[in-house]
Amino acid sequence: MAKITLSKLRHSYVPNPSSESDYALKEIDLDWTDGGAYALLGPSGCGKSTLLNIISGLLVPSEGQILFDGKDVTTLPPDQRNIAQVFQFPVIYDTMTVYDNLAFPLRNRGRDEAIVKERVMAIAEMLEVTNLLTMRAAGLSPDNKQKISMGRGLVREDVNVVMFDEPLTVIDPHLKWKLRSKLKELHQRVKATMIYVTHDQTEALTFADQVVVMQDGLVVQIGTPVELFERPAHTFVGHFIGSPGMNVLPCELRAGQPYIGTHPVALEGPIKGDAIGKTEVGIRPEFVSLANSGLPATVTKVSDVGRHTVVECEAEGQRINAVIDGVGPAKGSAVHLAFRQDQTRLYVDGWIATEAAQSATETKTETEEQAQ
Ligand SMILES: Nc1ncnc2c1ncn2[C@@H]1O[C@H](COP(=O)(O)OP(=O)(O)OP(=O)(O)O)[C@@H](O)[C@H]1O
Repeated sequence: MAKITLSKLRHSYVPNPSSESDYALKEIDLDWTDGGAYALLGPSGCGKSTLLNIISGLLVPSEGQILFDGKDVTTLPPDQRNIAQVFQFPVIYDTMTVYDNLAFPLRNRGRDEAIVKERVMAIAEMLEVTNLLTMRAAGLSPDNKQKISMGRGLVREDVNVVMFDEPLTVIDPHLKWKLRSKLKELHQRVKATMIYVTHDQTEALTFADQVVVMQDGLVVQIGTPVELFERPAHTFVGHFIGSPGMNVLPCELRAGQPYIGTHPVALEGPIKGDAIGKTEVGIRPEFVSLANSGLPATVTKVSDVGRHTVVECEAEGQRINAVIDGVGPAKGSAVHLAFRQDQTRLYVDGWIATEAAQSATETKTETEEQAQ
């Protein structure tokens, strides 16, 4: 397995790119640690396949380098990169047995039959398909076919990286969660560097330790699922992750204080920089509550979503969601909305522009230091 480095990577499908918009991949710099579980998450057209093809060697980037364990592989063809790929649709040989399908990548590289058997049995056991080993692949259900396809990707021990490209697309919704958790478990057991490409936030957040969120050819944030939820670096991440997504509320800055209409909003911390541009307050619905005082609002919709209730409100001409426990107020009710201050952030031109709230311990330590 390998550490993967993408250095100043850019790609344009246009022969002589002259502006930012000519690039399908704007500049990307990142390090993927050996043995990590990563997801590339973003909507259709954001550049995921372009990046995947650059990593696998199907595409040579217009600019920048790709390194495996520090070795430049930017122009190496796919067969010299030692990569395993699992695609949207199962890639298996229907006429072969499940055993022979799993054995194929190893036999293809001339591995000893004893080693082939050992690896195939281990992978089959992990995937819970040992009872299918003698069956012809043609007779398998779609989810079992995809499991075998995954097994073929995982069976070799010598690959630099295993890449999954929307692998659950053809799987029935009720079986998806099973395969999702199986993949996570497989990563923990196999400990290979894995990259999972998807536009589905649940798949990305379940699988990956680190998620790379892309929009319009740009990496907008790299973080753990918790970091992406708690502190979106960009309003796009706030929208894209979470259900419902983060409230993004246009605001006006007056003497450094944001106002939603006539209502002042308290932020998590000081504003960074000069805050010139489009200013918005970002707060997740989970941190908006119904209170005795706060932003006056009218309830426009109440949805019971199982464990919680989503209360949709209108205030100062804007739609604001609150997620609350228990039964919500009736539609049309007049309420007040309170924003949890340490979760209320300012965004300028989409990017976060407030410093994080200091945790209680940090504040205490500083106070103690000052006292000494
Ligand atoms: N071969 C190509 N020639 C020209 N433009 C391309 C080519 N492949 C992709 N693009 C463009 O590059 C951008 C990124 O596309 P890409 O397929 O990498 O995105 P994606 O996130 O993988 O989307 P999807 O999930 O729909 O595959 C898009 O604007 C797309 O139209």
